[in-house]
Amino acid sequence: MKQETVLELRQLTHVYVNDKGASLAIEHINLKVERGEFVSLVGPSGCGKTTVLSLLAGLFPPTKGQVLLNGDQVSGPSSKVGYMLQQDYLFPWRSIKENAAIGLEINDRKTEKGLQYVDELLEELGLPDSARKYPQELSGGMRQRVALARTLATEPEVLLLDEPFSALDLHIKLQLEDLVHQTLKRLGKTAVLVTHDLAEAVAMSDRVIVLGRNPGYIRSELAIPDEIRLASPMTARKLSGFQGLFERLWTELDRDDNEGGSTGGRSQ
Ligand SMILES: Nc1ncnc2c1ncn2[C@@H]1O[C@H](COP(=O)(O)OP(=O)(O)OP(=O)(O)O)[C@@H](O)[C@H]1O
Repeated sequence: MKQETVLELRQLTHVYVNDKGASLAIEHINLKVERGEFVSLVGPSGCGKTTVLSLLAGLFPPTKGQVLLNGDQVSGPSSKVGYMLQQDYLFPWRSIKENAAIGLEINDRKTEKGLQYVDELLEELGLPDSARKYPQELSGGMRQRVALARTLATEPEVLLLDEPFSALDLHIKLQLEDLVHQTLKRLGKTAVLVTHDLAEAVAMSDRVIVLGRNPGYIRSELAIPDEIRLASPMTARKLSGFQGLFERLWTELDRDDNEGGSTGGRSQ
């Protein structure tokens, strides 16, 4: 298949400045993400994962370097990029369908066709009977599915996923990983996931990027073999090569731990 770069980070460097002074968060990060690719960012706490994601989302400009989306410099938030977070941020006074359609409203695209797509997404994500319910009537896993429907409703090309499963019970988390993976692959979306969970990174990704810190940089990357990356996350976890990949990532991060940090938890 022909590769086509969707996202590109060029020499990305960011310095946070506040009343306590300036701190260099990330430095000289270069990365290309191809169309349809699922890439995870892992690394110890404070290595700059969220900073990279925020720059990809255009939430603020980098101090140096560039973020390119389809070759164009990102200069602010765009409807081509969707963001899904650990918290679902659903509005309690809006029905599930109204919550899922909020991005369409904001982008002035609340058309009949748009609302029909919301219905289709809710159906696909297993929520057809919840459209008229309110967020407080739903479980945490269901609420995250609504958040995914809301993110997908505006048809972004790229999804940025900032630990979207980390607040869920293990059982629900595994189910949701499968559902998100299957949905994004079917729609051909490009995704960048930030996670502390190395098993999740291996199970969901085509490629895992390992960041080091002080300041954040790309230390290494791990291409996930076809056998595992083409399987659903739940199946991937049961394949024989899975444990070896997990151990490789763990060893990489443990090296950093021994240099004085924390990976934020080994989970499998
Ligand atoms: N708004 C801010 N002002 C100043 N420094 C910040 C700010 N946000 C992040 N930092 C610093 O930038 C560095 C990278 O932070 P970032 O949150 O991107 O890391 P992370 O890898 O996402 O961490 P975690 O895994 O703990 O969520 C850290 O040293 C952090 O303290």
